[in-house]
This record gives sequence, C-alpha cells and structure tokens, in this order.
Amino acid sequence: MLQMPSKQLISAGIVIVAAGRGERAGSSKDGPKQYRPIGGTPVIVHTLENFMTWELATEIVVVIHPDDEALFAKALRHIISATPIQTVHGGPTRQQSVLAGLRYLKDKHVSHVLIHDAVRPFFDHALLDRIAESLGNGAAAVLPAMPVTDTLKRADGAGTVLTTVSREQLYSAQTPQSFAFETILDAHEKAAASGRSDFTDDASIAEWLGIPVTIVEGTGDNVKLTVKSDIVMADDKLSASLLPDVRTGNGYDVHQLEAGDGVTLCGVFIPHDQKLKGHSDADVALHALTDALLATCGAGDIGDHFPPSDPQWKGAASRIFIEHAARIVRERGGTIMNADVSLIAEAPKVGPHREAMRANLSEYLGIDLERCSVKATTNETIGFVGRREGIAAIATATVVYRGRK
Ligand SMILES: Nc1ccn([C@@H]2O[C@H](COP(=O)(O)OP(=O)(O)OP(=O)(O)O)[C@@H](O)[C@H]2O)c(=O)n1
Ligand SMILES: C[C@](O)(CO)[C@H](O)COP(=O)(O)O
Repeated sequence: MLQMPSKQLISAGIVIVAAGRGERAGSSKDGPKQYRPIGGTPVIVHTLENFMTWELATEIVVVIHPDDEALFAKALRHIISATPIQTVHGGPTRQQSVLAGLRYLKDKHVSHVLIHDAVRPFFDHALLDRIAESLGNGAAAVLPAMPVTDTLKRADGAGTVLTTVSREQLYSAQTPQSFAFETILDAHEKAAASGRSDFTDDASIAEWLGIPVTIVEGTGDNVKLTVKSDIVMADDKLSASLLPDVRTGNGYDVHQLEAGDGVTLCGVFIPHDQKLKGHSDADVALHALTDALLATCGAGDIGDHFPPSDPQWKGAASRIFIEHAARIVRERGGTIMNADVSLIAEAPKVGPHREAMRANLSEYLGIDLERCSVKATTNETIGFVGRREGIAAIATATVVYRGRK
C-alpha cells in the first residue's frame, strides 16, 4: 500500500504576526521594520511569498497594526499571486497579536497552525517540511531552534561580566513555532484569561501548560530582523544577488548670448563681455545635466518640473534644478555613479574654471569629485556657437538603480 508522507496529513493555517512597532530597529520613512525594503522589496513580502508557495499552507492570516493598513496594502502590490490574504488587527504585545490570528482561524478547519514572525523572511521550505513532518507524526508543539554556539555571559546592568553561563542544552528559538490548532488556541486563551500577556513566544505558552514541545533543527539563515544592522545586512545579502540596473540619461541645452558682464556655467560665474539669455540664471550646463538625470528614471524634463512660465524661477540659481533632479533619482532608488558635461562655447575659456565646476557638481549631486567631469570644446568658429550667438551643453548621467531578480 502506498504510504502518505506524514507531512501530508496536516492542513496548515499560517499566522504571520506583523503588528509590532520595531522600536529596536529605529524609525524609517518606510514604516516599521516589516515594511522596509530588502533587495528592493518589503521584508513582509519575502515572508508572505515564502508561505504562499508552500503546498501545505491552506489559509494565511497576517496580523497587522491598525495604523499600518496603507503600508500593508502598498506592500501587497509587490505580490503577483492571486491568493487572497486575510488580515486582522493585532494587540500591544506579540502574544496578543498571535491570539488575534488564532481566533481568526477558529472556523477555518485547519488541523495545525504555523505561527511566524513577519520579520523572519529567510526560512525555507525544507524547514517547513521538517516541521510538518513532525506535526504529522503526532507532535502537539514543534519549535524550530538552533543550538547556541557562542559562549554566553551573564553581566550586571553596568556591563561587567558576572559569570560564564554553560551553553549545554541551550537553544535559540526561531519561528514558525507550530502546533495542533485546537491545542494552541486553547493554551493562548488560557494564558490571556490568566492575565498574562508577556510570553515572548508561543512555545513558552505550551511549556507553561505542560504541553511537550519538540525541537526540530532550525536554519542559520532564519534570523529575526531586530535591529537596524540586521536590516542593512539582509538588504546587502539580497541586493548582491540582483542584476545590476545601470541606466544612462542624456541631456542637451542651448542658450543665446547677448551683451553682458559674464556667464554662469556649472554654478561658476565667469566674467565675460556677454551673458546668457534665459528665464533662470541660464546655466546651460546644469540644465543639460538636470535633463540627463531625470532621463534615467523617466521623470520628464526640466520644463516639466520648473516651467519657464512660472515667475518663481525668474533669475533662479540652477543649482535648485539639479538638486531637485538628484533628489528624484534617489527617491526612486538610484545612486548617481557619474555626471559628465561637455560645453560647446567659443568663449569664455572654460579650462581655468573646470575644477571649480567639477567641485560644484560634486557638491550639488552629493557624489565624489572623481565621478564629476566637465569638458569644453569650441565649435571651430562655425555655426551659431562659432559666431558666439550661443553656448550649448551636452550631458550624460549614469545611475544605478536597485536591481531586479
Ligand atoms: N504587539 C506586537 C509585537 C510584535 N509583533 C510581531 O512579532 C514579531 C516579533 O518580532 P519583534 O522583533 O519583537 O518585533 P517588534 O515588537 O516590532 O520589535 P520591537 O520590540 O523592537 O519594537 C514581529 O514580526 C512583530 O511585528 C506583533 O505582531 N505584535
Ligand atoms: C518569537 C521569537 O521570535 C522567537 O525567537 C522571539 O521570542 C520574539 O521575541 P522578542 O523579544 O519580541 O524579540
């Protein structure tokens, strides 16, 4: 007779707790740590996709904070699968959030439940299968854990070591902690009724009631993203496996010359017997470079952002325009790698001012001087440039955006 693998005997509800505030990770414009991008995608999306592609997951509920509705909806836009995801609101402690998720699953006919921290995105299906196998073999409570490998110290509040603690028999607890559904729901209800809300994991609630907890081997990668450096490390790890997304943009601009006292090029004023005509300071070089930057992320051109018809830009320093473009690039995940400007002018001479111009670009764009280049050529006395009727500029920007898998 064909034997079913014991993991197939379970129908697994999944509770993903994501209602924490992530205080230890510090604040960020992306919201609490579960919504911060790693490798370009919010942490919680990695976690969700990992469960959604596991064959035994029958029902997934995500426990979110009431303030995070919009953040969660935005994160979901990264998910291609049509699998519906339910949400419920969590409570002030992890324990209360888990109970909210378990209560949601009450009438969903799942035999077992896997309870997981949203901020542990790096588990794999092999771990889930080990857990399911153990549950299928009759374990009431399964804890993925790793033996402690560091030497452990107990210290006083001032940071002085009091003693070395033996690591024998010590394990570091991970999630998903997994249970026979009715058993853990009942245990959580009892813990809540007792007035306790300080259990930091679900296995400890089972232990509190004398329910045996079986350890299965966790994975070294299944770390909880707790502090800021955990998130930086996770981002580096994922970003390294992404394809580089290098984009170049070019820009071109011309301004007419008329009688005057000097021209401003790359933010440097050069005394001259002519000036450039324009609505702003007519810095043709910065205008071309602004367009080049905007072109790396399809953000239109300088006129879209600073219409010449708008009186507020009359006489404006073009530094405003280029800093605005650099900000847009950064907001869209870009890192400016190189900025290259070629000026085409019969006069004045650019050479003596070139280093000052590069220094300005470096300051405006917030990048190293060696990534900023300014070159100049005459037009060999021909054409409108050669007749000193105008100055032209061509610019190229190179930007690396966060890559894609
Ligand atoms: N009231 C809470 C507290 C925590 N969690 C979730 O439980 C997991 C446990 O991770 P933890 O690092 O403790 O998260 P936070 O409580 O957010 O972190 P902190 O203590 O630094 O504020 C996280 O996915 C977190 O969102 C939750 O759902 N509800
Ligand atoms: C559930 C848990 O992730 C297992 O390691 C952990 O107990 C959460 O505890 P924390 O104190 O909220 O970090």
